[in-house]
Amino acid sequence: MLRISNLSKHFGDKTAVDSATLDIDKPCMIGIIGRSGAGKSTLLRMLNCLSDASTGTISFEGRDITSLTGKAKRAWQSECAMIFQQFNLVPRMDVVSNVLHGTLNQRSTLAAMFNLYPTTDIHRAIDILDRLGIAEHAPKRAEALSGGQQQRVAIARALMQDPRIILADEPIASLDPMNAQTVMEALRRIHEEDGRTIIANLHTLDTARRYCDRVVGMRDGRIVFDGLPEQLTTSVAREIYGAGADFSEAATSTSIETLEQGNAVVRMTAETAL
Ligand SMILES: Nc1ncnc2c1ncn2[C@@H]1O[C@H](COP(=O)(O)OP(=O)(O)OP(=O)(O)O)[C@@H](O)[C@H]1O
Repeated sequence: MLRISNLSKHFGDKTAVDSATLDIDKPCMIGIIGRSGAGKSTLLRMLNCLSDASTGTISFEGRDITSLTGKAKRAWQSECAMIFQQFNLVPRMDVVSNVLHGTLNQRSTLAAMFNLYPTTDIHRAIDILDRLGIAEHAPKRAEALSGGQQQRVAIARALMQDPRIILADEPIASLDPMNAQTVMEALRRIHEEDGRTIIANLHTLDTARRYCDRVVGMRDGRIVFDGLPEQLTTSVAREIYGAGADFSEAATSTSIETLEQGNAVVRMTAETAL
């Protein structure tokens, strides 16, 4: 299905991604983990053609993605939607219009300029918001919603593109534990119910273990682990993170239970979110 072969990205002397090779042969949910600067975002950006590869190839169902330009590149970016840590919504625009922005690639410039949307698209946007449990917020400005709700709006916008793949770059890094859980559950459900592939950069091991079918570990631009969540032992994690004997999983955790064991202050934050 999706094949990444010897993919590298150089920024001057810096190698951000170093000969990455990854085969995805069926729809699945993949978590990419690794310390800051390991190359996770750069890899996702190349998959979405937001950034050109220096060397190597990406192919999807036999189609070469790395060489796409113009209309074909935009079509691929629709098939392979991306969501970001900071949601990237238009804050002062209402929720449903933000979701409808997901169809921009498919509309004429004139229709886009005057915000003209077919009724069927408006109904579909509301249905998607309803599926994500936030339809009642459709008329509100995006900025009036909580972080978790805004990320679900961003997921709804991605779903408007009817993508085969959703790339999520640190989707829960700005969220408190309760909202993080809601967003990860939404992504998991989208994978299971729709058969879409989800590839998510995650900064916490427990999230990768809990929600993903497969975990990829990156270190210094290289893929150093590719396996099942249960194979992600503490010693493997230590290798990926390049951490010493003092490596603590709790320090990379967003799980409410783990945080409750070790950190009363974070428990208070979770309760406030409730
Ligand atoms: N546009 C750029 N110009 C120069 N260097 C860059 C650029 N983008 C990324 N890098 C470098 O490439 C390396 C990988 O960055 P990347 O953002 O992909 O890592 P990451 O694993 O996603 O980290 P984080 O979790 O902090 O986002 C880093 O050393 C970064 O400084």
